[in-house]
Amino acid sequence: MGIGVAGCRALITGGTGSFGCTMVRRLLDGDAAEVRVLSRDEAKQDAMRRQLSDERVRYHVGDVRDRASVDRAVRDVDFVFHAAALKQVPSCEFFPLEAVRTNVLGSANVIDAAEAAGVRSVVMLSTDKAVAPVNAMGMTKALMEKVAQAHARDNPNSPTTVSCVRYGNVMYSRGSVIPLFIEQIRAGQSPTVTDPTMTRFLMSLPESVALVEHAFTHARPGDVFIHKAAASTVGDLAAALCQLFGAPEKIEILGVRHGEKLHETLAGREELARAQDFGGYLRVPVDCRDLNYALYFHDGDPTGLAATDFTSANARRLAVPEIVELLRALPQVRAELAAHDPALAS
Ligand SMILES: O=c1ccn([C@@H]2O[C@H](COP(=O)(O)OP(=O)(O)O[C@H]3O[C@H](CO)[C@H](O)[C@H](O)[C@H]3O)[C@@H](O)[C@H]2O)c(=O)[nH]1
Repeated sequence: MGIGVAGCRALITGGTGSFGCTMVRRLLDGDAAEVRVLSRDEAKQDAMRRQLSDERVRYHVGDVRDRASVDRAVRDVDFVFHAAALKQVPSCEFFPLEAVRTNVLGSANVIDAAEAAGVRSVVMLSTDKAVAPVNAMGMTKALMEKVAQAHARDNPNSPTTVSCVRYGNVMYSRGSVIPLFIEQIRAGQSPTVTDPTMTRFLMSLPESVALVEHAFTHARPGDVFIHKAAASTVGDLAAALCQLFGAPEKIEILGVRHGEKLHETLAGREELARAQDFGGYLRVPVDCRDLNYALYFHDGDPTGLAATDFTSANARRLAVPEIVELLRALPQVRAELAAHDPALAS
């Protein structure tokens, strides 16, 4: 890592997930003294313990909903990466209160526990689905961002910097569409596409970790960092996977699922008007005005609005050959290709 984690203690909530595992490895490579994983599933922790076999990693069974378990895990920690969340769109639609408990109240627990323990920096993982949300997962992540921003506004002298990162779909993450399409193609079935014109921002797991590291290095309290990702249609994604696995380019149309948007938005126009451009990333600072709007009336708001939102419909569109190359670069896809047909993997 480009930042000083050597000798530090870090906590990763939801540390056994795709992001968590990658982040744990990065911290260990950066010579962190201790990396704590807080998660609910002891079986996943046990698998990770055996796989990593590194005594600097400490496993805490607990739940962000339970403040006491967060307090125990955060004691004497320097940095927190908050990845624990309910993030499946359809299941959050059916159990919205569960999403509130984990994504909103659990996140507030993480911030409060970090503040009480004197943690230096907390980076919270958000999603494009939090912008103008239409589903419970996105709504609760939007509220998580608001809780982080309120902490910054209400605690200007806090030693704890709380920031958020917002990104789109991480390719080949657990339970996502890419492993599903591969499983279908390898079984000789056609990929089940909801709507071939639907678009999603795509990024790799290392890119998501790089964004978190950027936030960790550059964050001011309440900042939201956004990855300026490229996007693809789901139809092109299915076509790229069919090409890669040498399968006929035939799809089955499912129709849109509960709570899905046709296109995602990574930054709204109001945010874009205030955002700072860091090349690959945008920083949206917190609006630090308080409720005394009359105080600001005479000065006016100099920023105005941007002309349009940054969406997966107007972002750079990946062409099928580019998607093929991005997929081929993923270690999990290469492993699937090798298992399917070694000739295709070379
Ligand atoms: O059988 C399927 C399943 C999905 N899709 C489409 O593929 C795209 C991606 O779907 P994912 O389920 O991979 O991801 P979502 O955009 O629904 O994203 C959410 O669900 C993911 C897991 O399903 C992750 O949790 C992710 O963080 C969360 O934002 C969507 O346009 C979806 O409509 C299909 O075409 N066919």
